[in-house]
Amino acid sequence: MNTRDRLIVALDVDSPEKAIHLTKLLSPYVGAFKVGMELFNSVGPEIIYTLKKLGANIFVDLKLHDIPNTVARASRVLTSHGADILNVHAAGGKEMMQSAAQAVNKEVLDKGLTRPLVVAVTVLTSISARAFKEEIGFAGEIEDKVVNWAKLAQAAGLDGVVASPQEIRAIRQACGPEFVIITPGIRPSGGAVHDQKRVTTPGEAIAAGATYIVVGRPITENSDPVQAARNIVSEMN
Ligand SMILES: O=C(O)c1cc(=O)[nH]c(=O)n1[C@@H]1O[C@H](COP(=O)(O)O)[C@@H](O)[C@H]1O
Repeated sequence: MNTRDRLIVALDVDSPEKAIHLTKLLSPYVGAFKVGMELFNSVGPEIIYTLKKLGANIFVDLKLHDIPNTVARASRVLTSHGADILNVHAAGGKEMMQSAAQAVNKEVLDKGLTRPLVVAVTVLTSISARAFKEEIGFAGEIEDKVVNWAKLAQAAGLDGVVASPQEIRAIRQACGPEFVIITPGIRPSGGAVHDQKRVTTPGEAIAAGATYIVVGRPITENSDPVQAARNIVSEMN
């Protein structure tokens, strides 16, 4: 895979115009675009069709987390809309993840679609070690929880996980070279961290074994998004 194909830009904007503008501008320099809660809920599923018509690969990031039947049905719908990647929460459990994977596989077979990657969100990159223990009340270390959830996702038939760059090495070791690791919480050297807590630079994430990195504000809020994206790709090398 080319280095630039490993860069996914988070389109955290509220209108089709802004999303289309960024997609046209950045398509030559990045591998895919992420449609998350803000854009999806502002525009609706048609934004997936609009951006795919521009030739973009789309990660539909709705972080599904519900009972197995509900998540399976939603996963089927997102597959039919043409998602290239979709995600569910590992905290929903093995049966929920299995149901999602089976529903996606069935939809792909029934409609002759390209199979999306189905990945599990582990511990959000915005959660600090303190919040993990004291607020949410988990025992143990974040890394152990992430690795356990990654193994559970793999056993459930998922393609990979979304995890912070700080856990990539441990996941790679536990789940092998083919397992997809998508990594937000990426900040160029010296960049503002915002609400992210477990971060590294693009170069560190790739060196640790990330398959894809996800970058939003450092690109989309930059006065020159193209230059920001190109700088990140060169930091990935
Ligand atoms: O699933 C995700 O994409 C995700 C998981 C996670 O743990 N942390 C995380 O930041 N994300 C998403 O990745 C993007 C990061 O955006 P920036 O912090 O602006 O680079 C946002 O769209 C988040 O919704």
